[in-house]
Formats: sequence, structure tokens, C-alpha cells
Amino acid sequence: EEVLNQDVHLEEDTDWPGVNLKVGQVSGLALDPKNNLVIFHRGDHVWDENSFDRNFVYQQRGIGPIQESTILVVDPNTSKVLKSTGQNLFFLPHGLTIDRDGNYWVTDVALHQVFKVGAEKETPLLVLGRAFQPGSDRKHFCQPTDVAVDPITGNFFVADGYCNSRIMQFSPNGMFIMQWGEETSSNLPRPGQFRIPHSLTMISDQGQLCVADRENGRIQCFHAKTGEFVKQIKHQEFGREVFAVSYAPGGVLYAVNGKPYYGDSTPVQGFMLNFSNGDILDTFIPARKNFEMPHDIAAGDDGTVYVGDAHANAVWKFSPSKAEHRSV
Ligand SMILES: O=C(N[C@@H](O)C(=O)O)c1ccccc1
Repeated sequence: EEVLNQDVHLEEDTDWPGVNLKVGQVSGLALDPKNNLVIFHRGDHVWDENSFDRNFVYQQRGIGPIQESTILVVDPNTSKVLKSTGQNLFFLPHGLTIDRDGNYWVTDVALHQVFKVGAEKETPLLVLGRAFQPGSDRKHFCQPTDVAVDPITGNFFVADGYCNSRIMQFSPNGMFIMQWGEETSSNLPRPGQFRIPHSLTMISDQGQLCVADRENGRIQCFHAKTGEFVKQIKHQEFGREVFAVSYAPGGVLYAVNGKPYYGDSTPVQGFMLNFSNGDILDTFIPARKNFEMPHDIAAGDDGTVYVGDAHANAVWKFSPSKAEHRSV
């Protein structure tokens, strides 16, 4: 069991120019095997009240896919854009996950599809779901939000989604294996019930998968293989919504929350959580600009954490501060 560095404090790296990158709504962030930051954003498309009809069918199909690059590979220190791809493929980008082979796994809530895209190739290696067709069987998703890839088995999980309440498990080549989850039936959410499973993260050293159960304002963790509920993490400081989670080996689970209930003063902030007992180790907010809708979080092995915001259209970098400690 790793010894947790209990007095780590995260501060925005205000030398990082990436906070001024010209991007649209930032929906997904991930780190690639070379520790570059990869940003998945919506260019000139936005998700607003007019984007979908009441059957979750995307209404702006006519404007075509986003023409600019939606996937940017960014230098973690200089924030220079090293590579930009993903043109003319997506309508409303959402989740981004990078597996240990460097493949990008993305979801598009307008297409209701999940894509595996090789870092070097343009044409997707795998496409799941039926373009523009929401559904809840094994071949359809409804606004799928995120993917997580089990590094041991290569199986992958899909958080499905805004208009379904399930986690689906597939084999490496996209064959359906099993699913779990149901919609929340009362205002006392039970284990395995979801109200927008919004973000996934593998706790690979424990064989667990954790889910940001967004509108239930909690994190639920499950045995990845069986979907069996293990635990939930919930704090008053989370407020109403938990948008995203990210785990980096070392025992710390990172999360970002959402806007509080009207009139509630709970700040929008990032959290460092002790994964094993759920305690809040630290909270953090940007020094430059403000969190508006922090939408994804990506934690690196070196303690660096990135947060992408789908309303501020910004990406912040946070680093463990070298706050001098009394050495007793
Ligand atoms: O949640 C929403 N959006 C974000 O999650 C996102 O942009 O991914 C949303 C909800 C209602 C209307 C419009 C947008």
C-alpha cells in the first residue's frame, strides 16, 4: 500500500501558457504514453438547449461535422500544439481516454457513438453505436459520455450515458460482454443506480472502475470484472454534481464538481481524495480565470493534474506545490 503524501497541495502552474489555447468547449482530456496532454474539444459547435429534441435526436446534423481539428496533442510544458487531428469526424465531442498503446477512445453525444482512433491514423479502428440513432440495446448508446480501458484484459467500458444509466463492458475488438446499472428510482439513490454516469476511471492496481455519478453528486466504484458495487465516495463539499474523476497510481483519486444548487454556496472546485478511505486530502481552484463548468480531469503519474472546462473553453495545469514543510 503506497504511503500517501498527506500534505500535498495542488496549485495552478501559472507559467503554463495552455490556459490561453484557442479551443472550443473542452469536453475531454487525457495524457498519452509520452505524457503529452491531449485535448478533445468542440471547435465551433456547442451543446446547448437546442442541440437535441426530446427523444435525444441531434438537431444540427445539417451543419455537418466540426471541420477544425478536435483532437490536439499539446506539449505538457510549453503547451505548444504538437499534433492536431479529428477533423470532419465529430459533431459533439464528449469523452476522451488514451490506452497504454496510445490509441484514443472517444465518445460523441450527437452521434451516440464510441470510436477507437489510432494516434497516427485518421480512419477510426473501431466504431460502436449507430450514427445519430439513440437507443438502449447492445448496438445503440444514448449520449455516451466516456470510455475506460482495462490495461490487463484490454476490455473496455462505456459509460452510457446521459439518456441511459448503465456501464457496458466490451472485449478489445468491441464484442459486448456484460452491463450493469439502472436509473435512479428515488431521491435515495441506491448502489448501482445512476443519474448521468458522466466519467470513468480505472483503478488498475485494484481491479476497480470508478464512475462520476454526476447528478447524484457522488463517485461509485465497482469491481471491473463483475460490475459488483464496492463503495461510494460522497461529500457535502461535492455539492450537487460530480463531473469527472481521474486516478493516477499512488492512491489519490481526483475529481471535479459542478455548479451547486441555486443559492448554495458550495464552490466549483477540484478535489484530491484518498482513494482507500474516501477522505478529501485537498481542494483546488485556478489562479487565472475561473472554473465555469470543469468537464474533465486528467492526472499524471508525477502529480500533475489538468482540468478542462466546457464553458470557460479553457484548460488549466495544476502541480503539487513545493510548500515548505516543517521537518520534525
Ligand atoms: O450537461 C450539459 N452539457 C455538458 O454536460 C456538456 O456540454 O457536455 C447540457 C445540459 C442541458 C443542455 C445543454 C447542455
